[in-house]
Amino acid sequence: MEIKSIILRHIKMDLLTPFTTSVGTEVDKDIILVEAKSKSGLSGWAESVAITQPIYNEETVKTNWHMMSDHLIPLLFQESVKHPDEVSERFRSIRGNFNAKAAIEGAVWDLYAKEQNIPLAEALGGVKDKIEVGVSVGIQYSQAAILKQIEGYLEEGYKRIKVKIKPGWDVEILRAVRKEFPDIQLMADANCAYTLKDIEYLKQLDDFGLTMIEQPLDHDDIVDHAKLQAQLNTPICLDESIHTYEDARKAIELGSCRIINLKIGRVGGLTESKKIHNLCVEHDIPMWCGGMLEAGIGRAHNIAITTLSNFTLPGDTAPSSHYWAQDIIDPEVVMENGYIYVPESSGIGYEPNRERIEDVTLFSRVFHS
Ligand SMILES: O=C(O)CCC(=O)c1ccccc1C(=O)O
Ligand SMILES: [Mg+2]
Repeated sequence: MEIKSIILRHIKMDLLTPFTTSVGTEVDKDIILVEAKSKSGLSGWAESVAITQPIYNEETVKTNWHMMSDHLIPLLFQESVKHPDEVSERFRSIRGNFNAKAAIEGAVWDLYAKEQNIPLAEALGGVKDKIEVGVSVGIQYSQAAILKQIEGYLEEGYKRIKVKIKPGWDVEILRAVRKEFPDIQLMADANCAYTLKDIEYLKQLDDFGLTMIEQPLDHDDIVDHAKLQAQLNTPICLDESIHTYEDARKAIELGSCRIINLKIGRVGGLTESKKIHNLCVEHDIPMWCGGMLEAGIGRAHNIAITTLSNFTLPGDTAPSSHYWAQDIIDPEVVMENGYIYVPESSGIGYEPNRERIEDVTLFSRVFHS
């Protein structure tokens, strides 16, 4: 592959509805788009999932811009890349900063798939032609409001409902949701809101037939999660705690979780995602693809990785219209009867809409190799 230049664009888009978790509320999204241009005239695209505040992980949009500009892009340009698997290896000397690494690597993956003239899903070893869609429901102002919202989502066809919880918005809400919708695939995501002191309290969740509870304890913990899992019937799913293949291996070994939520950005890219996927296959750990309120380009990457065989649970990759008045890709991501059909054209399979991207760009910078 001959990468001629990289363009970074800082874009900003309003979410259709604010999204509240146990750590904060997002009303709009600042996103860094990465475009990798080849000498052959093709462009590979990716977006960083970092948000403006370091409340999900330690990265932010600004730290990502710095890491990409001052460290990752210069490393990428040091020598040519034959296969995108080499990129994460080249970035290994840089600690952490997985969102930033994943965005650069993702653009190289898309470019690679386009040069091969195959869909990104195929380049990754995907096997599905459609993926199952779930939806993540933020914290609401009332129980009546969340019940009404979930009813609407079920009518739209979503196959799984994830309820964001925090102390004070947990047991009673889940009890009400389960009572109203006895048969749905239901789960809860705590985004680290509890500690081991809450074990007895969290045991009440076993009454609600949840598919899993996601990340109940600290963002950097795998030891206490193992202690909690030993006392809960409900499977624990880890999100924030898993950054690498090694984290996943250790969590599985300790019994810290029975399910893994994979986010490409959280683990530093698609190559590491494939490794974690294959590890989970070996250990019979089901997976699903998490979301970070992505715009269309990040969403397209999520669709591609979800086509791998072990993504057996519905993910958080909802259609474009769930988040945006207008997305930045053509066509937008749509859902039919709870499925997204995987595009068959090369690369990410959706065309970035340059006019729309121009409209939402605050500033940009070009790097030449
Ligand atoms: O993209 C989506 O629809 C789900 C979003 C989501 O749940 C989320 C969004 C931002 C930060 C963390 C999380 C999470 O999965 O924990
Ligand atoms: Mg989560």
